[in-house]
Amino acid sequence: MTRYAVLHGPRSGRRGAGAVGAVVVARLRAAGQQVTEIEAATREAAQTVCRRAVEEGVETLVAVGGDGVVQIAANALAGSSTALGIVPAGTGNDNARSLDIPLKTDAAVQTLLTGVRRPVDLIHVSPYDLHVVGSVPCGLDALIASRASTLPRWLGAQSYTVATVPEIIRLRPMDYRLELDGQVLETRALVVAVCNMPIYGGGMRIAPEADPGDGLLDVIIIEAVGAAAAVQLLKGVFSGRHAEHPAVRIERAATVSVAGPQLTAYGDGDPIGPLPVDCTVVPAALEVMVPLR
Ligand SMILES: Nc1ncnc2c1ncn2[C@@H]1O[C@H](COP(=O)(O)OP(=O)(O)OP(=O)(O)O)[C@@H](O)[C@H]1O
Repeated sequence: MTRYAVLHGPRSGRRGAGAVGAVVVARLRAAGQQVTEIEAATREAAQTVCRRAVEEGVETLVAVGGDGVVQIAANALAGSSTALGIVPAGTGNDNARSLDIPLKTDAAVQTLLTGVRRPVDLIHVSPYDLHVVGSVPCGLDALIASRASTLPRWLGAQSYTVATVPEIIRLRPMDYRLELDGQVLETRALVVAVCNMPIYGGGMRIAPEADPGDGLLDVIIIEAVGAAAAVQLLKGVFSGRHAEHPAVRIERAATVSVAGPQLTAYGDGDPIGPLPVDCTVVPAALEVMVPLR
């Protein structure tokens, strides 16, 4: 028997993840597991109840929701022996996609019961003292994440693609000063994304070669291009073929500083805070339950 704590996101997906959370709790109990349901009305309260569950020694903390709920759970258990379980019930669910965790509830619960623990890195973001699981968009992609959050929920994962269109029309390259393991890189770019996971934006394979367990961050830089090339890049980003375009540069580093534009960096689909940010990989910061392959 395994001890689980199950957290659901009250604002995840179209209707909140409460109903999916109840199914997860019922299935785990039916399988003979010991389950505590944890609930919270705010992000901060969710963080506190998750920390308490970890201190009390739950073996798996299950995040039922989208990438925001996954981030809350990951921050609470990083560095502990508690594993992270993910049952996707959000909009993008990009961390689950990146880790090959099934999007269907039954299969995701099965992964909790019969999967294996996979060591996964996190991105520590200063000065905000936050751990991000997936990626930190710092350019056009951050503007798209911001716009997507204002669109109707029924759009689901499509909201990121829909939000891209007006941002491509208003295309504004920005001047960046990056530092990759101390090496300065100055560039005029549309997109700067610091990635632990390959996928963001509701299924966009932005960093096709990113390995969440390699102890390094992939930095995707899309240099200034016109609207026609931007549309081509958008078409290729779902398969990862955009990476072959000459305007796309991919670097790898353990520490990445991003400065320049006056915009808010995002992380796991939520705003973090204004640039500049310092991103540092935390190797094998947690273990995630993934399907046995
Ligand atoms: N207990 C909670 N109380 C209040 N807000 C929460 C709580 N848990 C999560 N949130 C916030 O609710 C928002 C939506 O949650 P979440 O990110 O899980 O769903 P989503 O946005 O639909 O999915 P995705 O991030 O995968 O696109 C996020 O900003 C998240 O930080």
